[in-house]
Amino acid sequence: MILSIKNLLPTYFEQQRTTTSEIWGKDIVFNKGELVKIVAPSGSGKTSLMHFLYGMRQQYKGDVLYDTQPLKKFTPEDFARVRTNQVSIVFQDMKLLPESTVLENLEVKRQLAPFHDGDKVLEMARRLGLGDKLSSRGKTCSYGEQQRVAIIRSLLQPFDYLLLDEPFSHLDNNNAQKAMELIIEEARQRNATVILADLEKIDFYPYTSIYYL
Ligand SMILES: Nc1ncnc2c1ncn2[C@@H]1O[C@H](COP(=O)(O)OP(=O)(O)OP(=O)(O)O)[C@@H](O)[C@H]1O
Repeated sequence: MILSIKNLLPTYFEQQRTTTSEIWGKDIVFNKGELVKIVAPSGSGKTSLMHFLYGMRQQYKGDVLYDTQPLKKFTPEDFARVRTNQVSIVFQDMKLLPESTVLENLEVKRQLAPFHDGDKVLEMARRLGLGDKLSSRGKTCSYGEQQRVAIIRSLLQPFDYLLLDEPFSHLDNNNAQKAMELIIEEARQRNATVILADLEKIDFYPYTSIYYL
């Protein structure tokens, strides 16, 4: 699957934004295997963009296309299919199941479309320092722990595109770098494209293309 945008602009932004932005109002194809960096100052529409690309909101002019199909024509079943197999996301607000344990949060995702076996979940959790948190409830985890769980969860399914909305905002550099290494490894295994939007340029992201939102 190939993700592209055509003349995309939130309905709540002035047309004038298209003159300063490298994303809004432009036609862009995000090619297979690219590591895309989107530098997005607060208020530039980073979360809007990620929600549009994932098909969660459609308050925009122009189009988001998966292959040649505009998301505006997708049915709920189409979205369920692509989100299980083709597009994965780490939300800015993580969206863990608060009453479920860390392991349950991860297993629920993994079992929908197993890309890895259960042992890999444990290995990833240990690698990101969550080995002793597996039986803690989502709501009792710190924001940094929740963010690491959300990152691992996003890597347990097949995907062609991985959307990351400020994925390291609650992590120290050491944890962020470990998470980044895991993300890149998993993306390479799938020959997938990573689209990472953040407030600033992260030094340790080996991006292949960069856009200023
Ligand atoms: N549904 C909406 N209707 C009207 N305005 C909106 C809507 N959604 C977002 N906005 C506005 O658009 C702007 C961008 O919002 P968005 O959440 O995409 O920003 P962001 O770049 O992710 O910001 P931050 O980095 O601070 O989270 C904000 O000024 C916000 O108030």
